[in-house]
Amino acid sequence: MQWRLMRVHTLPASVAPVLLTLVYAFLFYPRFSILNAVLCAAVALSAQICSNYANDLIDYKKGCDTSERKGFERPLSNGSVSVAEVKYGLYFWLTAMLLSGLWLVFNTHWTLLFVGLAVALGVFAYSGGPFPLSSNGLGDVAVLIFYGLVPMLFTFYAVTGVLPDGTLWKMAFAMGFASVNILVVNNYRDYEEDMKTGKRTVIVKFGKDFAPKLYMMCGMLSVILFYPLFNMPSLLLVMLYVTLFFLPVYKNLVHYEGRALNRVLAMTGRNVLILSLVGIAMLLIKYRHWY
Ligand SMILES: CC(C)=CCC/C(C)=C/CC/C(C)=C/CC/C(C)=C/CC/C(C)=C/CC/C(C)=C/CC/C(C)=C/CC/C(C)=C/COP(=O)(O)OP(=O)(O)O
Repeated sequence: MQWRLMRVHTLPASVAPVLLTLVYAFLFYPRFSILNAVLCAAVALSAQICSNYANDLIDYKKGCDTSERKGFERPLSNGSVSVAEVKYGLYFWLTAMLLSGLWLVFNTHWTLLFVGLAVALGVFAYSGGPFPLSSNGLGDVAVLIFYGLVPMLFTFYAVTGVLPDGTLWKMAFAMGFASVNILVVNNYRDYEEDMKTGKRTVIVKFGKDFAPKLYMMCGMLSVILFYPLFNMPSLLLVMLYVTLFFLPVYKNLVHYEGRALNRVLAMTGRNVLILSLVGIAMLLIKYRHWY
């Protein structure tokens, strides 16, 4: 049951950006801390699991996961786990996040404590608190920041000890935009339910037709922003990714409705991981050209 609470199919969103950053730092920078690399991966995974648990708990308390829900089953709302079980899991993963995060701060620089505070706040502020980001059209910005910029820029600093360069900034935006699309599908699927419950997502604000346009825009940005790595063989890889993975999922988004969109959501999550693997392949190609 804990597996379903962890929402394993969404975890590539935090693993993929960290993995890509580690390969970049390892190949192109002289200093690489293996311990800090492991700690960054642990913070990313535990923080995402915490935010998934917190989302289950807060949405259950607010009553926004109604019987009309089209998304994946929520174990708490359908009665297959108790509040105590979810709280137990949340405390476990919060402890894991805080311990690995504090160890990382101890190994690097005390100012990263502020990043840790922002991550801890983000875990709860997405669904709860006085100004839930998800209900105020800021969920997409939160995803861009916490699944693109934060894990990539700070993982890089933690493992190399130097500030991120321009290529890493671009890749961080690219991975962030790829993950935003997971939320775009989520909010496209939930459009009617969100309208009823007053959840003002970007798709509710701009209309249902905006979702496929936003999906296409984020998808294109997520590949174009890898441009510092482009050369002939890597461009071929990018074209393969777009034609074999991105466009078929986009077509499904346009044609499917309701619960069928859960498959599109899972495939968008899978694409985040595939894009990071394409990024890694492009890094290896560039590395071979350099040395
Ligand atoms: C004392 C103290 C605070 C210490 C902190 C220690 C600490 C953690 C230090 C960290 C230090 C550093 C520098 C770490 C390195 C950087 C790393 C690796 C950071 C990890 C970043 C990361 C991957 C965060 C993920 C979790 C967070 C904060 C997410 C932001 C919120 C967000 C966008 C959540 C979306 C998730 C959900 C549930 C979406 C779907 O919900 P909903 O819309 O309701 O849909 P549905 O209907 O399906 O339920």
